[in-house]
Amino acid sequence: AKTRHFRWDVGYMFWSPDCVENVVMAINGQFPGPTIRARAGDTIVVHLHNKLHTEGLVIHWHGIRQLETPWADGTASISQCVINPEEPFVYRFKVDKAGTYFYHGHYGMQRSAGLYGSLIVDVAEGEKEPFHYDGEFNLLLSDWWHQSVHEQEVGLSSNPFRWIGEPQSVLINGRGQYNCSLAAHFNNSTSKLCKIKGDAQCSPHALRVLPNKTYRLRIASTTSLNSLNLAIGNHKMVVVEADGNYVDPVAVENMDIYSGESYSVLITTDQSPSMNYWVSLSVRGRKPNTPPGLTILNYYPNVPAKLPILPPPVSPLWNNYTHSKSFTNKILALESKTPKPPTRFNRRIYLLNTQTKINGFTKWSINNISLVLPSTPYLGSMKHNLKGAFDPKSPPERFSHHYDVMKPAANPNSTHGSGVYVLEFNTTIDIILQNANALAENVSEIHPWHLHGHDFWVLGYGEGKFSEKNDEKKLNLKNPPYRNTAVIFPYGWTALRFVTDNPGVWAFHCHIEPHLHMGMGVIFAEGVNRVKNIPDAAIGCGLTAKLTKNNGL
Ligand SMILES: O=C1O[C@H]([C@@H](O)CO)C(O)=C1O
Repeated sequence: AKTRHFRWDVGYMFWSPDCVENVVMAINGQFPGPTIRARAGDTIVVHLHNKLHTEGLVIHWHGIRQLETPWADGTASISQCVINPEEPFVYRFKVDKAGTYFYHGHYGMQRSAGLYGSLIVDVAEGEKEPFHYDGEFNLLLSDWWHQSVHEQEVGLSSNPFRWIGEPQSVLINGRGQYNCSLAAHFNNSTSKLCKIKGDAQCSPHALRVLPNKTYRLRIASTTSLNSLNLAIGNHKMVVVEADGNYVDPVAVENMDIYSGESYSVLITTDQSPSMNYWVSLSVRGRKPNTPPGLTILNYYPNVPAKLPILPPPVSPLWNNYTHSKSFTNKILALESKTPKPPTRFNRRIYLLNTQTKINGFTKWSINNISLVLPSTPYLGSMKHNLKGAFDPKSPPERFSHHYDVMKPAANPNSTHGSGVYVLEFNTTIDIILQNANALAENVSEIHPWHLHGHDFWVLGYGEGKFSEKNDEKKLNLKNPPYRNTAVIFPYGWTALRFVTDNPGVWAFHCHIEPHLHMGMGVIFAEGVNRVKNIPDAAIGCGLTAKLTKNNGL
């Protein structure tokens, strides 16, 4: 195993992700940030330098469990103090498991500002993947707004509430086309055909392939808001990996991907090599106001600029949830390569997801509490038993049996909270995520929930309110997918199980950036007394500053 060092300067720069100039967060002048590539068992060391001048910074390594390094999880106010302007900080952690991951900002809405990149972990030297491929491509998916993230944040925390709306573009590897379409000649829309120079910042990167080969596409979604559907003209995709775990191979015409998820799919280039084909990315789950993102599957020896003669693949209707559920239910563990869930749980926590109001401000709440993060990060304050750093009261374990999840709340008012679910070390925890109606009638939205520090087994999805009597027996304990992100469908529930074997304080939250910003998350803590040697740089703020060698100075 190797130790791999990276030196990163993070700062703002002008960039045109979708052919319109904006300000983006860049790493070493790159957007998206540089791809980290390593082998399972390696240690990654990122020497970070904050050049934002007026803003703090942290980076979260999404999908990496941070075994024995909970302070390197990169969550502001949870695992560490924010890194101040001009301040250096070193992230050092092990990538223990092969898979497709990514990294992103986890302070305010910095992910939406473009602070993200890919993290690819190959199998350890001498080991083999349980499938074959001749080459691979990496597709990091995101959505993009022309309004600055600062304006978005102000709108979300204003009364009256100003919603961010749908994105202007979806991006593939940081590239999209706002004012034109690569496929304008196929639709009867008013968009004009793109005339983009090959070296333009918004020029799509074609996937250049040889005929009759198998390629692995590594696909990760770091969208702020949108659920996506990816399809490749004339080519089926065989899903083989989800969130860094192998899945039972399944062939699909198109695939859904929610924010926070990653997949690997295999494609075989067995179509006519005289043509190129579309790779098309469209919005699902919310009424789209964003044209599909496009790039080209470019068969050698055609030039990449040769546009496909067929129209882009038609994606399922945005609100065809039957299609979404059918895809999601097809993703099952590759049993020979996946740990089995314990057959019983020690504690089951029900989490009701509601859109709420606090003094007229619009929020999201879990069991009627909207998360606000404390100024002293939990990891340090819990490790050192400091009083007054956060709400000492444990948040509720369940919600009222009488709550009608099909209707807007009778009383939509909730409260702010910073309490922690303290989980006993080495026990099995079940989480029942319960969706409900939002503030407006007949609206219930998709929320992809992401857990830090763990993978969980997704035991099942269901409709309406979870019932112990009827739904318990339907849970899949045989081959549930092992993941770090799982969606709740409108008016439905999702059942998760995990084992508290990783000492630390871990966020569990909706991966939709504005929703987290509006309070849609909870905090879990386990075995914090076992955490050793938290670096001073991670606790040099708030109530823990005085515990550091130089008193936080
Ligand atoms: O949090 C949200 O707020 C809006 C809407 O509910 C109110 O404008 C929306 O679509 C969200 O996902």
